Amino acid sequence: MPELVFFCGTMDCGKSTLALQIEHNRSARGLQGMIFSRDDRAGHGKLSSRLGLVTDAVEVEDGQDLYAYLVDHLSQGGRADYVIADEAQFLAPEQIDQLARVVDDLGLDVYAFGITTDFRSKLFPGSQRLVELADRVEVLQVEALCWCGARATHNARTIGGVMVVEGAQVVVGDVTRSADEVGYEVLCRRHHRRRMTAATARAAALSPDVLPVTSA
Ligand SMILES: Nc1ncnc2c1ncn2[C@@H]1O[C@H](COP(=O)(O)OP(=O)(O)O)[C@@H](O)[C@H]1O
Ligand SMILES: Cc1cn([C@H]2C[C@H](O)[C@@H](COP(=O)(O)O)O2)c(=O)[nH]c1=O
Repeated sequence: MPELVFFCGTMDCGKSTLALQIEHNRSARGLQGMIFSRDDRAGHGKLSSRLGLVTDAVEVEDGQDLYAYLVDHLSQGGRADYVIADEAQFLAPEQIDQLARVVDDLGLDVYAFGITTDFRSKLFPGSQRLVELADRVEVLQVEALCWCGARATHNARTIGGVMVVEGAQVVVGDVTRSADEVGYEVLCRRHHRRRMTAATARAAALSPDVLPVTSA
């Protein structure tokens, strides 16, 4: 039975790498995928991983009907044996419904990849719809780690290393920190709640205001 599968996790946990591996293994067996992406850091019409691999993708636009796009493609003699949708958190809920229809009416497997929650730990609308509709939700097994060593479960947005909680839901960016730019950092829930990033934890540890704790 064809399936809609949602592979999810924090930023930087290997989702795009897995998407590229699924694509590679299927194309090595002569299958052809339809690859969708939206707002990938590598640019328009790309699906890229931090491991350096990148492939071309169809850039999903606002209001685009993904089911109709596939029907057009197939009826014009194009081929699609399965579908990959990366950065699926950026898709509109209606586009997720269209992907579910691709599974049910066109009989194609659809593999969607994305982060579930934003920097305020709220569900992205596209991810919410995926959780509602997917046949399977798979949490990636390669765990990203918080600076404290615990499993990272949340995405923080930072400016100059300091966590911010105001701003637009969508701001394309990366986990590599640079001085004043908007960046991201993955944290465990405890440190996300306390808004404690690697930089602020380091600053607190060095602060003369923080008295060393002596054990009894
Ligand atoms: N230099 C490296 N050597 C080995 N693995 C790396 C390296 N750089 C990144 N990675 C792996 O790539 C993962 C990020 O992959 P990526 O597919 O870009 O993540 P996502 O799409 O989930 O944001 C990291 O969690 C890490 O496991
Ligand atoms: C938390 C959060 C993230 N984003 C953006 C930042 C990146 O461009 C992507 C996630 O990509 P990745 O391959 O999973 O690292 O999402 C955002 O726009 N808003 C947020 O709250």
